[in-house]
Amino acid sequence: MGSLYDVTPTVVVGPVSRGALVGALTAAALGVGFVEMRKNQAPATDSDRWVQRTTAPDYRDRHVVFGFRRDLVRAGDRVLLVDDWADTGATAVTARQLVEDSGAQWIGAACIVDALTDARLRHDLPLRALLNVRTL
Ligand SMILES: O=P(O)(O)OC[C@H]1O[C@H](OP(=O)(O)OP(=O)(O)O)[C@H](O)[C@@H]1O
Repeated sequence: MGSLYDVTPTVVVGPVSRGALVGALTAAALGVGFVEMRKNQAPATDSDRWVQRTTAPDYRDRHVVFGFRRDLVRAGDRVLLVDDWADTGATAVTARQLVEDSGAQWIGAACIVDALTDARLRHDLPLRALLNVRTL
């Protein structure tokens, strides 16, 4: 997954839950940091230290609130999203917004399976994958 892009990340972000598993393994293989992008994080006393964004409708037509602690991704970081699957791309688009909110450099989204329903996102995100859903 880490070799899908020429740029080496300093941080891998993985959305819970399957993306966090694949992302943590990718970060370990690359020897870089890992940040879990949490879903519907309950309000907490330190909520001001979190960056959060709500997705457009995902493949289940849900609006999911994703976020991570603000200090885990910093200006100067190069961030790669790793996930198992992309469908609407809503999760990846939201990850990009969170990374840019943090002032870090977005590299792109690396997935095991590309099942994007909106082909433009493949270029715009950009998104690269090990497999395309049509080959499964
Ligand atoms: O492109 P999208 O429409 O945003 O969908 C892709 C996301 O959906 C799946 O996660 P899911 O929400 O099923 O969570 P899970 O890993 O906890 O099952 C998958 O792991 C991606 O994170």
